[in-house]
Amino acid sequence: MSSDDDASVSTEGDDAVFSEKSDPTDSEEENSEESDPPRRRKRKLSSDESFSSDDSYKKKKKRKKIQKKPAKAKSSPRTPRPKDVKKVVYKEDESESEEDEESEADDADLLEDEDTLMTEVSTMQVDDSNAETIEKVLKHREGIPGAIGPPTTAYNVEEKGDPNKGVEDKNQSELERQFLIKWVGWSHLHNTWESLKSLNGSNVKGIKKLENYIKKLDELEFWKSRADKEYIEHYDCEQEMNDELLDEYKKVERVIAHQVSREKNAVGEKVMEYLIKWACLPYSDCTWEDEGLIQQTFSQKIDEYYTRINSKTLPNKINAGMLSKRRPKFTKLDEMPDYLRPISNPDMELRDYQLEGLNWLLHAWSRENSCILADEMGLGKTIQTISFLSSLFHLHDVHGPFLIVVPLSTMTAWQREFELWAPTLNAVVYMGDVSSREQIRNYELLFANSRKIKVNALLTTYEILLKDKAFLSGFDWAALMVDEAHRLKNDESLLYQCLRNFSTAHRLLITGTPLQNSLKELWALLHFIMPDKLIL
Ligand SMILES: Nc1ncnc2c1ncn2[C@@H]1O[C@H](COP(=O)(O)OP(=O)(O)OP(=O)(O)O)[C@@H](O)[C@H]1O
Repeated sequence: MSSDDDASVSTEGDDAVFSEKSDPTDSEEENSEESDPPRRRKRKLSSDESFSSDDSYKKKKKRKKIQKKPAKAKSSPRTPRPKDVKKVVYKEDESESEEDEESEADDADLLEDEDTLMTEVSTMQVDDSNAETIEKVLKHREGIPGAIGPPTTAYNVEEKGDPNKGVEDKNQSELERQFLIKWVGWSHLHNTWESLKSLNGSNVKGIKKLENYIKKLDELEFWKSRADKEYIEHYDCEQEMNDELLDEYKKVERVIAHQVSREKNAVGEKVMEYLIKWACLPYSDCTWEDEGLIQQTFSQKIDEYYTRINSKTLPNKINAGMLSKRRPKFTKLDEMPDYLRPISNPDMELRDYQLEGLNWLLHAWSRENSCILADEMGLGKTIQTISFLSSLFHLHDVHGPFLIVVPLSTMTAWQREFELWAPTLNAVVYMGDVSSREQIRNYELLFANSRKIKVNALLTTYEILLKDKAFLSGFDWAALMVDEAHRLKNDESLLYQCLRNFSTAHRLLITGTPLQNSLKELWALLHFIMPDKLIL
């Protein structure tokens, strides 16, 4: 075992608890999944009006008054909207300041650099009036006049049909230009198509964004009239990719909290609402959505959420190996165990050498030896590592918490392989800007009003690890995995210095190149996994 002696190990009860006292979330204990609404509430539908597909546009142009579930509509006061909504990008900003704030001036510069037609808004103030605000103009089309407003949200189109249906059969002269609008405080699910006339004639804020979009559109059309065909094709290709991404933004990745809605349904019953993490968007873009809306297409995600919160396989100290308990004897796996068989693709098998690798990892663990997995590139070190963690979970009741530190570039692959090979483990990716990480800590990582950890595996990057080392070093990790671990070859590096003091019961370094230049580098890796046995 390579647990460092000087690491702070909490001995409070048997549960895996967070023991760092300077945690920035210390003041956030009021956040509760079941009772306390979170501070950041994004757009929420009011239920004081219902949508009827045969209403005239004039009547229904106030999108906010459209009910997702018309049958359940009932009067209730409008939910207050956020004062300050920040748009962030799901990537790490190397130069992120502690507050991670960007000035509007910076955003304006960024806008100039945008080579797509999307108009980006990073920070915007929303006043208390009921006017909706344009956050972004996403794209445009030539549509059937009147095919705008609430009937054009994704869920209304799905439920009641597309008002723009049959547009292909119309002449150009019969059509009007329409713009797809992302509204401040509302998820992409509530995007609507709007026309210039409808927006200008209504009480909508942020019209300047539309003007900018139109200006850029004119420039684009001028450019297209002169550019080479291949450049135009390249541009169109990019637009297609943007469209695909927009579709992803409307997909639920995870439900992360629930609460009883302040609104009631048509028969006066209380209904639930869920906090949604949207696919390909950061946690800071999570929004509360009505149960009915999410049930429509993503009921499985709600089921998965309840399975997670009712899970009996949560990390605790006894089985995490933090207490001095002898590890079980190694028993060789002769074939791939069923718990590893991917449900979505049951024909997938661990390759022979991967099964051998898994046995080797389990053997080392049972002997309390941390180790280095040094297969060559592409041989499936990720899958072997995940199989190892899943085996600890299923065979030895070690439910984590496992900390997996990986390069940003491989994060998506790790996430994918976890879903495929270890779906029972609750694995959460801890990255993004300050606000996203705060959301993850509040909703995904820790139980409300407690310091107990509720994920089995936490994936993060080197950069985030360094930023949040005070927080992350406060846990007793059942195992620490470092991918591309040759980054630890220099024992004076920040990463090395940061991780060496983490409290871990087991360490696994993953690298295709454990020996790059000198033996000293290998020695540094060995010292990292066995600091007591191999002295630097
Ligand atoms: N048993 C398997 N069945 C199906 N696909 C596999 C299997 N093992 C590996 N792969 C695939 O092979 C590819 C490489 O695997 P992986 O990324 O785990 O390798 P690696 O050793 O971690 O690579 P690198 O050193 O580049 O990080 C991945 O796309 C993975 O899905």
